[in-house]
Amino acid sequence: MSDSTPATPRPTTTVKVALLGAGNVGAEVARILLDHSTEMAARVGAPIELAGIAVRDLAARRTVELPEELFTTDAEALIDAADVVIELTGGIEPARSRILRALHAGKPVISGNKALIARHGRQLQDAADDAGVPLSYEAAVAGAIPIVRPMADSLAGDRVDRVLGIMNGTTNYILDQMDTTGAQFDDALAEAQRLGYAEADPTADVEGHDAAAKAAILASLAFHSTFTIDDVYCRGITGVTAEDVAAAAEAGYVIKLLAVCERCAGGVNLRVTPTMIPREHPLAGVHGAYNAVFVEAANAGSLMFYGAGAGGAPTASAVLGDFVSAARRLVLGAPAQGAEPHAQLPAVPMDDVRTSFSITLTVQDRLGVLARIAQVFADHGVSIYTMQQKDDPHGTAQRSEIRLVTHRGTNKDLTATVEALRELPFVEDVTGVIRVEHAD
Ligand SMILES: NC(=O)c1ccc[n+]([C@@H]2O[C@H](COP(=O)([O-])OP(=O)(O)OC[C@H]3O[C@@H](n4cnc5c(N)ncnc54)[C@H](O)[C@@H]3O)[C@@H](O)[C@H]2O)c1
Ligand SMILES: N[C@@H](CCO)C(=O)O
Ligand code: NA
Repeated sequence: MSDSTPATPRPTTTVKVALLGAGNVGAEVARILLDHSTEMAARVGAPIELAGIAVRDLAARRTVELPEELFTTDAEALIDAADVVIELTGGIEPARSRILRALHAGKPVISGNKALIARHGRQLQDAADDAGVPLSYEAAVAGAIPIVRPMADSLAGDRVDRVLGIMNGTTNYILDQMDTTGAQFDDALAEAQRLGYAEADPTADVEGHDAAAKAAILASLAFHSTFTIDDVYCRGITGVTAEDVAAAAEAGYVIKLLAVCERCAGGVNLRVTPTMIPREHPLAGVHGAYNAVFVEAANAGSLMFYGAGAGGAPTASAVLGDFVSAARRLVLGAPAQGAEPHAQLPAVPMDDVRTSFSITLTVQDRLGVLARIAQVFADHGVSIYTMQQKDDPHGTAQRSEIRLVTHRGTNKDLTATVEALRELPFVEDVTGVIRVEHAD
């Protein structure tokens, strides 16, 4: 951080900050607050003081060296002594109770806890509104990328129709390594953990729950409604094989864990699934642990937000942006009020939503096979978009591999088609059933 000499802060009382958590993100927040307190104070308009850091284990090894006297295990006492609370511990409890304690006492709260906001965001926002203080969570969605505030403020005068996002750094890192270096899943995951991208329990990353939480948070803001993680249809990447990645590459696609939130008949569908996207789509060029959010709005058109979606320092940047904004408001005595979720659109279940599938079949190569397969698709009202046939690379001359991409069909019809294909006597295997985003 570099600044010209800051103006003298206003002679206001010191803003005391309670930091909960000193892990990957919390430690970086503490470091920046301590190293750049003068610039921060100038931006806030008052002196600031890191009053303490609440942790679970005082003896735990830290990634950043921090003054020992700041550490405490008494989070509640620290909250009570502070003016602003930054929660970076994660999980539902005790994070929720502590945030409520701060809000009920009229203290602004900044949190990066997507798991909590995606489940109890409404309750916490109501508590913040009752107290007239901000609850800010830019870090909770796509790390450093400014997307929560742009969605809540900059796009508040537009109508958002669709949000497509690569919103989990760990899984994007894994899939990108599999795509570009042929890495194995486990090795790529271990590296993502070492780099501090993964959640404490990486199941949340690889099973898609982390991206689903972010989708629920963003969709609530985008569609002025209240969605929770339970409204998101969610499939992770543990079933994606090296063969799937290679087959997608051969067909001109890349597999991403894509979050899609889109208006459809009757409401909004929210889903997180491994998805094939054409190599030329802007989201296909999002590599490593980077995140990107592609927004389609009625008047703004297409917008893309890109940057570091995970990691200590990048996420700390988002936390501190929220902190400066909340602390400034506190110093100015300006009350805060979240926007009402006035539209309250319902979540549309996956069965009724129209998407496309890629399907790979290993079949016995005999007369009439293709006609029977095509009939199964027709029987279920699913139209075929592209089809490729080649000799089974691992098999004999009597076996073929058929790869099909469908036009859009309801999820109910697509899944029923796959089940019916599995039942055909000459179909030996059905693999690589992956959703596809393409323009049809
Ligand atoms: N790591 C990232 O890239 C990233 C990005 C965006 C958001 N987040 C979110 O930020 C939060 C923190 O993530 P992290 O990666 O720093 O986690 P972490 O596991 O590295 O650190 C968690 C910290 O919280 C403390 N803690 C946990 N439970 C506690 C309790 N009950 N009382 C007091 N302290 C407790 C731990 O001692 C540790 O210092 C999470 O909500 C996470 O989802 C992380
Ligand atoms: N575990 C998350 C951290 C950012 O939320 C990720 O991999 O994207
Ligand atoms: Na963000």
